[in-house]
Amino acid sequence: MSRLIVVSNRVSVPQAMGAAGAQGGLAVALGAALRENRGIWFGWSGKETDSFTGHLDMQRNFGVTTATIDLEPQDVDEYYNGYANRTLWPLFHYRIDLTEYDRSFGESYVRVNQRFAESVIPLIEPEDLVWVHDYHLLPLGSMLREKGVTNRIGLFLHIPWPPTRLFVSLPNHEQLVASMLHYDLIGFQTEEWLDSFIHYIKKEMGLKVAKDGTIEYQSRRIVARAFPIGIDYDEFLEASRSADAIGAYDRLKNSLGGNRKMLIGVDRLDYSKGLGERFDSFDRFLTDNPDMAKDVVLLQIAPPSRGDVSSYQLIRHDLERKAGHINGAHADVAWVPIRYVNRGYPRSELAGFYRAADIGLVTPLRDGMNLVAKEYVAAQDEEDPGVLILSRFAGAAPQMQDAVLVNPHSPEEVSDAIKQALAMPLEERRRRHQALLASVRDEDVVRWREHFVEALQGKGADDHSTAGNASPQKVPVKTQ
Ligand SMILES: O=P(O)(O)OC[C@H]1O[C@H](O[C@H]2O[C@H](CO)[C@@H](O)[C@H](O)[C@H]2O)[C@H](O)[C@@H](O)[C@@H]1O
Ligand SMILES: O=c1ccn([C@@H]2O[C@H](COP(=O)(O)OP(=O)(O)O)[C@@H](O)[C@H]2O)c(=O)[nH]1
Repeated sequence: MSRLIVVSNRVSVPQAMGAAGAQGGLAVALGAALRENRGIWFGWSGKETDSFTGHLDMQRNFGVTTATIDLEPQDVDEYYNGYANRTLWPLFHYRIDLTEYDRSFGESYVRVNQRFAESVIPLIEPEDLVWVHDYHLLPLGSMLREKGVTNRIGLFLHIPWPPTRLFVSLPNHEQLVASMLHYDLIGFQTEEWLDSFIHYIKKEMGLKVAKDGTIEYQSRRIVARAFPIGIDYDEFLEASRSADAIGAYDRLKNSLGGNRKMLIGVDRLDYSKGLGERFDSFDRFLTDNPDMAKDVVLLQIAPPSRGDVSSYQLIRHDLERKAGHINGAHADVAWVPIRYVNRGYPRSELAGFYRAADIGLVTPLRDGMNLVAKEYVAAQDEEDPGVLILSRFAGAAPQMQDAVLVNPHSPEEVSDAIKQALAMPLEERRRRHQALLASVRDEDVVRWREHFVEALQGKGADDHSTAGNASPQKVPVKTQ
């Protein structure tokens, strides 16, 4: 079996099962893959150092080897906060109004990708598969090729790919995409994002794309396909049966008082998650349904994210104001409609919170996938499940058609959906939940990584092995 070299911006050091930390499903799944394939997970340590040394911190925890590098403050500012999160993130989430095009960000992005390439190369052995993750590292494959790496290299993009008309607003978009065409496999979360990418490849680059997603470019063949990510269902089920989950469930239920129903939202504090629009919709529901208002509570868990980026500071400020305003307008001495919590919880506790909630309110304006929607379904009591209200703009929506699908931009539509969910008969709740659960359980993260790794190995379809990358290539990468 080939070893797997996983490269991502952040590396999650594996923890013991049931440890207090909030380890994501992706970390668990990649950890399992790395244990099976004897691989290495490489990326940024999350730490800063005065000047870049390239020192590799190698660790082995619970059977997984991680290798991390520290970055300079300027790298973090211009690559992570800058090009990744002020340029690509807003643009790829269709927020051209928030997108900043600053030449220094693009230069740092290229420099840090070069640093990643130089640091990871000594770890790569001839038969290894290299799996690169996300928008932070789009040109990494081309830099590895330039330095002579001939291994199979795949990229998985966790966030949307924007429509061509938006994407072309990115200075040097041509070079960025050309640099991506040095991967053997490019994976997207949904057919929609894949279609947008293929549209760009055909219309802007004039390339031919076969029905199976094979792109021919400079005597290489690149496969582009959708691989929707899932949760680690078994691991999540175990977490949801833990003492932490049961304790969290009891605490929350007891705090509600009487027969009050609860809606839950769990999102990083990010403008893509539609939190302001969600609060507006809940406000509309409270205003339009005064007879039901005091029987419901919205618990919104929103751990702060990317706090050095001004658009994130702004959204935090706006949400505090909005929650305060709605609570001020509707609360009485014994009831506050929105419990707005700016901190994160371990997933075992989240599992208990999800189960205690009658409605999962997942209304991003645009989201690569959204694992919270899947976790909410997995955490429910099958005999008496809650209802998932899901944005049609989440990457999870095509797989979760039995949720109550909404347009998150319409307060009336979301308010109606809340009313519908609160009144939904048990039989309909069970029917919808059964269908959702089947897909969450079957299309899990293990299947996701197995499909991706098989495709990267060229199994299950024609062998799309690259031609023409056996020797180092000069690859121009310019992002600003
Ligand atoms: O590392 P951060 O800057 O703190 O951000 C956290 C992660 O956010 C993004 O998650 C995406 O991946 C999820 C799993 O595929 C998907 O469900 C979600 O829709 C995406 O937004 C980001 O893409 C990751 O790289 C970050 O680590
Ligand atoms: O307090 C929190 C909030 C979120 N999460 C986890 O963070 C992930 C969020 O993933 P999602 O795909 O929904 O969105 P992202 O933040 O990656 O854009 C999920 O696994 C959540 O369980 C967590 O562990 N603790």
